[in-house]
Amino acid sequence: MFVGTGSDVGKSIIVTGICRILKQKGFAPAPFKAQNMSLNSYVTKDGLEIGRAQAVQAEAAEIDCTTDMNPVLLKPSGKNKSQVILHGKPIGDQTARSYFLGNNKQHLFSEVKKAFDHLNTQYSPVVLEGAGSISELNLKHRDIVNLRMAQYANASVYLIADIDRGGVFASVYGSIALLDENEKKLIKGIIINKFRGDISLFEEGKKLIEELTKVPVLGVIPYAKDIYIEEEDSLGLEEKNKKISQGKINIAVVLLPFISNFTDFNRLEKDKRVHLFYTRSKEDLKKADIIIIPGSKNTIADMQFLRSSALAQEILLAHEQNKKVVGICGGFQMLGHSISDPHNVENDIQTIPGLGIIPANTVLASEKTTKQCQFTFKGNDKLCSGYEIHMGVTDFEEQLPLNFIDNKPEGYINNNCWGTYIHGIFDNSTIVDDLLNEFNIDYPSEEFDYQAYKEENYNKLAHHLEENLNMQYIIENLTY
Ligand SMILES: NC(=O)CC[C@H](N)C(=O)O
Repeated sequence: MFVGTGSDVGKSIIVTGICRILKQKGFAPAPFKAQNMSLNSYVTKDGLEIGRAQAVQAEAAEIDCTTDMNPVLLKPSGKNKSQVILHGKPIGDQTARSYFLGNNKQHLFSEVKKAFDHLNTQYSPVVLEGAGSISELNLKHRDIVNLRMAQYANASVYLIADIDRGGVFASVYGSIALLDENEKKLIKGIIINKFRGDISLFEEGKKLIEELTKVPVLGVIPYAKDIYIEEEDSLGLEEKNKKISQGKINIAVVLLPFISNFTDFNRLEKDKRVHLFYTRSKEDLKKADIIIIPGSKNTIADMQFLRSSALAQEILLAHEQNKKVVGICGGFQMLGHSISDPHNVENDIQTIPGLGIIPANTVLASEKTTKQCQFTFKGNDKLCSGYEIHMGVTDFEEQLPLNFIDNKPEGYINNNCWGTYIHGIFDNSTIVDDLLNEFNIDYPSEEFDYQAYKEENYNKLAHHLEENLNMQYIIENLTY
């Protein structure tokens, strides 16, 4: 199990790389994180929802993802409130207080253990990931994702620290010192991550950590800016472009407070023709060539935000000027006439007008739609793929379909404005080329194969870790 001295120390990327290394060495690894908190989710082949990080790790392990890999997913949907997904299905909303302090953790832990046991019969080894810091003393006795899980799985535990943040000695030493004796025994190694500069300069630091903790340091991993692995959660958003640029096609993604599935735009962001940025600036929205309203975990609250920030006005103006305006999932719902939430699944507000660009009305239902799909786009024969995750059901006063899924119309298009429920739509070159083709930008003619690009980066990551980590030790300490 790979755990951290805190969040964002690089756990999920290291697990991704370890999955790829183990696969290359002939093992049959599978990732597992008991509980994830993220608004970037994915849908399994059997139509169930899990965190995207585990889907990415499964891809690195070259297997299909299943809900066993992430049995509990928390999706923040309001102030101190999350939708709780168990085994891929929502079981209701909970406040942070009742989730973390209530009594349901017992039940969730037994469900988590079931998922792990099932995964463990199919794959070997299961590579577990912890969450946040392992030393949250006030939450420890209700823990279902860190050392209690490691104890149950009898896992060898590796503690990851982020040296880029500073305080690495105190955080490693402190994290271990605060564990009880049984927990301490599980810690088999320390990994110092995100090192910038000459590693040999840290030789002494490494020895000091080993003396202090009596635990071996298995590697000091250099910061790798040139390896692309999808970000785990909205922390990743902080590192994204926020400003308009020149010389490329400027795509503005509206930075909604409850933005979900921003991974939808990773492929577009990598396109050499494009400068994609996340913004709340009216001026930059005005200058952008294309505006995208992304998915949202709380469509009504985010629609209110568009109005109060006057971004709604800017989007309407852009539309009147025939600029491309695209809505994905929650963003698609906002393009319509109205959004209603009669069962209060997301909000206390019953109904709110949308931007009114598309003649559609959305009602948030109590059943969630989660499915992978194959579709054709704008009458093009080529079969594309994506996935749907939404509570909303949208009815059209008159539908001008954008896509067809198994001969059924989906989404809406009218000239330069279109909307769809399909996430991952821009991972398909057909759609990207269509979006960009009217802009005059020089571009090398070879096609950008996103899948091949991701594969190349999993291998790069595996190589990078193998060069800097004592993998032999990790393999010798496998406990399955
Ligand atoms: N992923 C999304 O954008 C979901 C949109 C909206 N919150 C719904 O559930 O219908």
